[in-house]
Amino acid sequence: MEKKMRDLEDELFPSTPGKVKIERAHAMNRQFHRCFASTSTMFLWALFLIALTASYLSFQSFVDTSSKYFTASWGGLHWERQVRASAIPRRPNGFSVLVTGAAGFVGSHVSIALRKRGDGVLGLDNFNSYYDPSLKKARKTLLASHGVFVVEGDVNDARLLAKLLDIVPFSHVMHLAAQAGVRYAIENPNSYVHSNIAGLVTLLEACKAADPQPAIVWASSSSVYGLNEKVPFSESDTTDRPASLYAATKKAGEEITHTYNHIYGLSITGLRFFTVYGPWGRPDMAYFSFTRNILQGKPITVYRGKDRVDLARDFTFIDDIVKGCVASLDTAEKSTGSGGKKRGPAQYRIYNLGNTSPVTVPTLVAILERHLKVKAKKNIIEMPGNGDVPFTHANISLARRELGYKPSTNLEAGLKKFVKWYLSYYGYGRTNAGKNLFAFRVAML
Ligand SMILES: O=C(O)[C@H]1O[C@H](OP(=O)(O)OP(=O)(O)OC[C@H]2O[C@@H](n3ccc(=O)[nH]c3=O)[C@H](O)[C@@H]2O)[C@H](O)[C@@H](O)[C@@H]1O
Repeated sequence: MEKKMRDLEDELFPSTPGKVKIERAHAMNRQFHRCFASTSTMFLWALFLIALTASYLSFQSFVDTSSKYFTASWGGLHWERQVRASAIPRRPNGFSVLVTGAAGFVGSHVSIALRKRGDGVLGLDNFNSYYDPSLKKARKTLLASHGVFVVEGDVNDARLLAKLLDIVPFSHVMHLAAQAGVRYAIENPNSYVHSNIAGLVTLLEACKAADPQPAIVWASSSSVYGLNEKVPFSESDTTDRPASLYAATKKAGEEITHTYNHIYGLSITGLRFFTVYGPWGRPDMAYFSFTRNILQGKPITVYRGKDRVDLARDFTFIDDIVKGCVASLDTAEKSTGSGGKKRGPAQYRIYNLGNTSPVTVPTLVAILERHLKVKAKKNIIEMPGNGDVPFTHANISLARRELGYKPSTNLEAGLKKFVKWYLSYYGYGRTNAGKNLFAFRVAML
């Protein structure tokens, strides 16, 4: 028995030092034996590594799950104090505004503008990784320096929303949290449904149940005009031909908000933004990614429409958009319901916020080249069928009449401000990057 065991052991661990038997002298046999030995050792090591990896992964998933369920990133007395302090207005009759998507591009600008004039502002943002979250964190730091606290949370979190609306009697909600970007909808369609539809409904449910009900101003999009060919685009035009899922979710948002206005008396203002750009902007947008690539000497892809027609956008500078947002809050009437019951008809509005002077994409590139003093390496290709529309052009008469909206920054001036911010934010001209840029400019001109 003992011998059998030893033989078995020899077979399983034949290459273990001191285990090779002298009596097995036959060369062929030894070779076969060695070969078998290394294979089975490798097999055992592989088994060991698989077991180790499996236990690491299950430990990780345990950590993830438990952190999701056991460590809420919000709550507690200190947190509630921060929420209240941030939301308190500092001017007579000032607003108390919940800004969703506050660490986003438009959200951070609007929050600071409101704060500067003495309104109370509380931010909410989920800091997702659609684009570099460190930019969102930097905006959060900027907001904190202005006294705006940003709660880390998702608009799909009904408990969090109920808690916030319970702690603070918000007069307004500026709803800017969304899954943005037209072409990304091809890659990740569900993120649009999650944020722009489910998240919107969760927010409206919380607002309808609140007492007082806040007035809501929210970001729709110029993309709802889709394949509309009548220019310029007016609010009364039909918007039933969206070209992307993104556009479809924004259009759905307009219908959904109408329902909540109709049933619960929520005051609603939808703003159709036209390709907003500027300092602290979104890295996924063309003007931003073009700037990055041009500075790094990488090529940019410029889409062109059918029959070699240039694409055009009604690019709108962030400061003009902020004025439109603030004017919308200022002119919003109160919601009429309370605690989920409508008490009378409530205001429902939709406005275009554009610049009303479309510029082609090649012109955008030429302006950037001038401001950066670097020539772009352009790949010009036909626009892929990925949700893009050939042009946008806003009719802004309604916003001008009812909000006093009057955009005052053209693309040339707006991009100059953007480039100045970009160079300073990314450290060009300060460090080695600046030297590289200088070398680049010399090389390219
Ligand atoms: O106005 C709007 O409603 C929308 O504006 C932008 O969407 P878009 O106008 O497509 O803005 P960009 O992604 O910056 O594209 C601007 C133009 O550059 C073109 N482009 C984009 C990317 C690229 O690599 N090359 C290129 O030529 C696009 O086709 C488009 O004509 C925003 O990304 C949307 O979130 C927003 O809702």
